[in-house]
Amino acid sequence: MSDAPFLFDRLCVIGIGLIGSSILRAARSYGLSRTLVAADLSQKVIGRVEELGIADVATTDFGAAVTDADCVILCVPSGAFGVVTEIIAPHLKPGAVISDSGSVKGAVVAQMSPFLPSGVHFIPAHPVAGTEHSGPDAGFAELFENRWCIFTPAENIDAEALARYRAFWERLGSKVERMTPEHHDLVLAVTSHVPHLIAYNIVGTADDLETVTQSEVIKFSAGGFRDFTRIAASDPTMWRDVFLNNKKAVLEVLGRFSEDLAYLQRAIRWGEGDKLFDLFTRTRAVRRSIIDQGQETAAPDFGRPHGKH
Ligand SMILES: NC(=O)C1=CN([C@@H]2O[C@H](COP(=O)(O)OP(=O)(O)OC[C@H]3O[C@@H](n4cnc5c(N)ncnc54)[C@H](O)[C@@H]3O)[C@@H](O)[C@H]2O)C=CC1
Ligand SMILES: O=C(O)C(=O)Cc1ccc(O)cc1
Repeated sequence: MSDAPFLFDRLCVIGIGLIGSSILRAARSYGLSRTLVAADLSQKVIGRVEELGIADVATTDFGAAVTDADCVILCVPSGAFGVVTEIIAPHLKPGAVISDSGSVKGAVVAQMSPFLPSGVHFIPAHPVAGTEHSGPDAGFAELFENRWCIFTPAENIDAEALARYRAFWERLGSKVERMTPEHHDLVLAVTSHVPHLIAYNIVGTADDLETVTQSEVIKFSAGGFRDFTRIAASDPTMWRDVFLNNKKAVLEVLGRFSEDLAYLQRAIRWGEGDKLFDLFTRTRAVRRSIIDQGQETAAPDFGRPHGKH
């Protein structure tokens, strides 16, 4: 535990799955708050939180949970932020920081903003860190170490509240970057959302192929396909909500993806090996530059013309 003072005397996390339970574990390990409050819709989850001992208070009563909290972080599926915010809004402490962990920003900001009282500081955030596992047992304190956390607050956000919340994420081990919700949603559509859709699709296609039996899919699932099955094992509720709530950017990226796939399809059909070779050479360089930067994700340059084919 660190000797630094508490950043938020009372921290409340709502939705105690992979992300919520990791925040609680890290806040306790690094001594970021005096009192940790956990709230969830599910009594079963709250029972498990009590068994794990990762919060000082665990409850299904959201109003009581946020009362007197200096910081409230919602970690629920992307479709549930509006309903939760509507319930907690009358109980929020003036001056509190309110945030979220949603993988989508534009739609989550739109769901929450109408309910939030003017006296709180709303700092939407997305920790770009996770796994294919979910639930309170899946979390761990080190999840956010050396990962990005993207903040998307309004331009007129209170500077002191922003600095304090940035310090909170930095003490969790993250690097913080600020951008608009719209830019976040386009970047993440490319680097996370569409890749997950591709994984769900290829695993579904393999599962459907009548000439390949289930046992062969398992037996020969080496390398690339195995990596896809890990991603395609991610939580169905969470990912359904991501696609429904980042529709515009995902459809835009999918349009480009489909055109590029058709180009590769044509190159294979006509035996145009140079086209395949050129692309595979370029993508290998992308991987190398990610490794050279010591990162596992890289934001693409959207300002650059396509110029590939
Ligand atoms: N799983 C991942 O790798 C990452 C997830 N995120 C985002 O963080 C959020 C949480 O994701 P996970 O922790 O993975 O989910 P999870 O499925 O592990 O946990 C979600 C929790 O929210 C609770 N919940 C659902 N509806 C609720 C409601 N209306 N009110 C209160 N609690 C409710 C569930 O009972 C569950 O305990 C999502 O918005 C997700 O997009 C962000 C970064 C990474
Ligand atoms: O497990 C993986 O490969 C991930 O990509 C984790 C992840 C999932 C969702 C996010 O919003 C951020 C990170």
